[in-house]
Amino acid sequence: MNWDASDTAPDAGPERLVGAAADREDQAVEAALRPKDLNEFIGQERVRQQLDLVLKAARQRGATADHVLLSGAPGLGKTTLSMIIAAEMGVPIRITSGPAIQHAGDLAAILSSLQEGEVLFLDEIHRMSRPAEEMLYMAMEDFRVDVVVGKGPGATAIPLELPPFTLVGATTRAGLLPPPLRDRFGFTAHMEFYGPAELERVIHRSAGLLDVSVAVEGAAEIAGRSRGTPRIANRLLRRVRDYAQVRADGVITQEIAAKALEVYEVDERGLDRLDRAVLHALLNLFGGGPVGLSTLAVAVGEERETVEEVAEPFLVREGLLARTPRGRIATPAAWAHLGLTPPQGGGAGGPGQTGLFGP
Ligand SMILES: Nc1ncnc2c1ncn2[C@@H]1O[C@H](COP(=O)(O)OP(=O)(O)OP(=O)(O)O)[C@@H](O)[C@H]1O
Repeated sequence: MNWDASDTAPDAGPERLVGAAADREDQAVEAALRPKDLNEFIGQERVRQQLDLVLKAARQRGATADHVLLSGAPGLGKTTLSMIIAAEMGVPIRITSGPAIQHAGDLAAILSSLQEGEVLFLDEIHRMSRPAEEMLYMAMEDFRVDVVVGKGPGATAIPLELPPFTLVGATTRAGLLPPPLRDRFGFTAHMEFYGPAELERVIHRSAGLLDVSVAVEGAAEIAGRSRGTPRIANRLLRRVRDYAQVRADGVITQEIAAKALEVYEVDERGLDRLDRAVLHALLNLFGGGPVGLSTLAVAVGEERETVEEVAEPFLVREGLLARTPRGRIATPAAWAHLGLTPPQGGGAGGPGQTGLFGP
C-alpha cells in the first residue's frame, strides 16, 4: 500500500513510486539500510541531540529509558529510531502495531512477556482499541496491568506486575492521541521532512551499502525528487540504479538520474502522474479554480478520497495547491511548475468563479 501521511487513505495503485508507506520491496531491503546508532542517523539534529541526552542519562542512572513518542509522516525514520533506542540502551526490542492489538488481552500478553528494560515499539499507536489504550496507561505509569478474568458481575481484576520497559510509540497523527496517553510519554519528538542536503547524504550512504556508484550531482537529482522522505529517496535510488545498469555503465550521473526518473514519471519536484493530473485539470480545465473536490476528482478519473488524501497533501505542502472554503485553487507556483501562464484578471481564486463548482 502506498500513500502519503495517512494510514486510512485509499491506495493509488500498486506502482506509486513516490508513496511514503513501505511496499514489499522496501520491507525486504530496508533492514540492510537502517542506520544502527544515533551517529549514523542522518538529519533530525534536534531530535538526535535530545534523544542522546535522554538515553545517556538513563544509562548513567542504570535505569530504563523514559517512554518515547515519535510523531511524523511515514518513511521519516520512526522505526529506525526505535531500533536505535534499543541498541543504544543495549536491550532487545519487540515490534508491534496499534491495529494488531484489538483486545486488552493481546496487550497484556505482550507486556507480561517483556524482559526487563526491553523496548516495546508500538507503531500506529493512535489505532489501538480503547480498552487496550486504557490498559496501556497503567502499564506505562505503574508497570502493572489488571487482567480481567471472567465475565459479567462475576468478573474479577487480577493485578499483574510488569518488568520496567520503555514504550516507543509512533504515530503519523499525534493530534489523534488522547491527552492522557500523550502525557505519559517522558519524551516526545516530532520528525520533520528532510532537506535536500540530508537526503543526498541518505542516498550516498545507501549507495555505499548497495555497492552502487553515484556521482554528487546524481545524488542531488534523486534527492530533489524524494519529497523530503528517506524511504522514497532509497526507493528512487534503486530504480535509478536499474536504469544505470541496463541503459548505461552503472554509474548514476545527474543525466542518468533525470532520464531514469522521467521514465518513472517522477518530475524534478517529486510529483508523479497523479499529482500532475490534478494540477493539469485544475489549471487547464478550471482556470486555476476555485473548483470543488468532487468535480476535480471526476476530471482526473479518480475517487474523491484519492485526490484528497493521496495527491493533495504533497501539493499543499509544496505550495502548489490551496484548500479554501470555496474550493481548490492553484497557486502561482503551480502555473510556473507546469510552464503555463495564469489567465489575465482573475485566474486562481478570481472573483468571477465563485460558486461555479461549489466546494
Ligand atoms: N535519518 C535517516 N538516515 C538514514 N536512513 C534513514 C533515516 N531515516 C529513515 N531512513 C531510511 O528510510 C527507510 C524508512 O525508515 P523507517 O522504516 O524507519 O520509517 P518510518 O517512519 O518508521 O515509516 P513508517 O511510518 O511507514 O513505519 C529505512 O530504510 C531507513 O533506513
